[in-house]
Amino acid sequence: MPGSRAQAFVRFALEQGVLRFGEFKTKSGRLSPYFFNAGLFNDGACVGRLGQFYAQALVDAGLDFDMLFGPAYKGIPLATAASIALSNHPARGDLPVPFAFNRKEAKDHGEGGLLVGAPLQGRVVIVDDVITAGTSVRESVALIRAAGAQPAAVLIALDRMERAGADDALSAHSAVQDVEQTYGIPVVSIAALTDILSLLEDDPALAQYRDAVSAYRGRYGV
Ligand SMILES: O=P(O)(O)OC[C@H]1O[C@H](OP(=O)(O)OP(=O)(O)O)[C@H](O)[C@@H]1O
Ligand SMILES: O=C(O)c1cc(=O)[nH]c(=O)[nH]1
Repeated sequence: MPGSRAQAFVRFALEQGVLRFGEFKTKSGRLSPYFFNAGLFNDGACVGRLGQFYAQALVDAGLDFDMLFGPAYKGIPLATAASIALSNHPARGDLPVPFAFNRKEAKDHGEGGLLVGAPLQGRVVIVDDVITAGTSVRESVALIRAAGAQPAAVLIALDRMERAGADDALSAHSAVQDVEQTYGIPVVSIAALTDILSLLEDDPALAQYRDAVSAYRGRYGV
């Protein structure tokens, strides 16, 4: 993603209250001085704009794919927004952009099961908000493969650039690099932790958070 677009995205996330500074616990149990809560992209206009950022990042990456998959819960509206924006993107012509998502708990009535939306088939792009330790992506890859489809790429809003693993046994690489190596698929991100650090450098009102975010990167990041 070109630097200026990544910067515009980080600023957009800040304005929506999606990007926040303070103290937050991540899914992997770390105490993070910042958090990206994509659930606060919560009205039609900003979800529309978010979808355009995702679509442009995927188009710029020049990847071939057949459909999108959004992991529950927050990946569901993200994949939906990206699908709508890709359908309207001039570079995609009239190509359809089917999407699917999972339930966290299997439904045992009606249509039943874990998967909702288009049948998982062909080359599937996983659409999510962030990668921290990579757990959500690993679960999505397993679901896609179990359905007989192939994971083709991961598309995220923010690469937190963190290494997975226990504090005393951190991976040598970031979780994004581990995903790319393990599955042989690219991870495309709209922005990364380095773009947040640039924002903290550039905006005097945010300078107070710079040291904590830099220290967190020093401890867990690449
Ligand atoms: O790389 P990881 O360590 O897996 O962390 C990132 C994942 O954690 C969050 O999802 P979460 O499972 O908390 O659920 P939600 O989408 O229901 O909020 C986030 O939306 C990512 O999917
Ligand atoms: O690691 C996480 O759980 C996590 C980090 C983050 O910035 N945003 C989010 O939704 N989850």
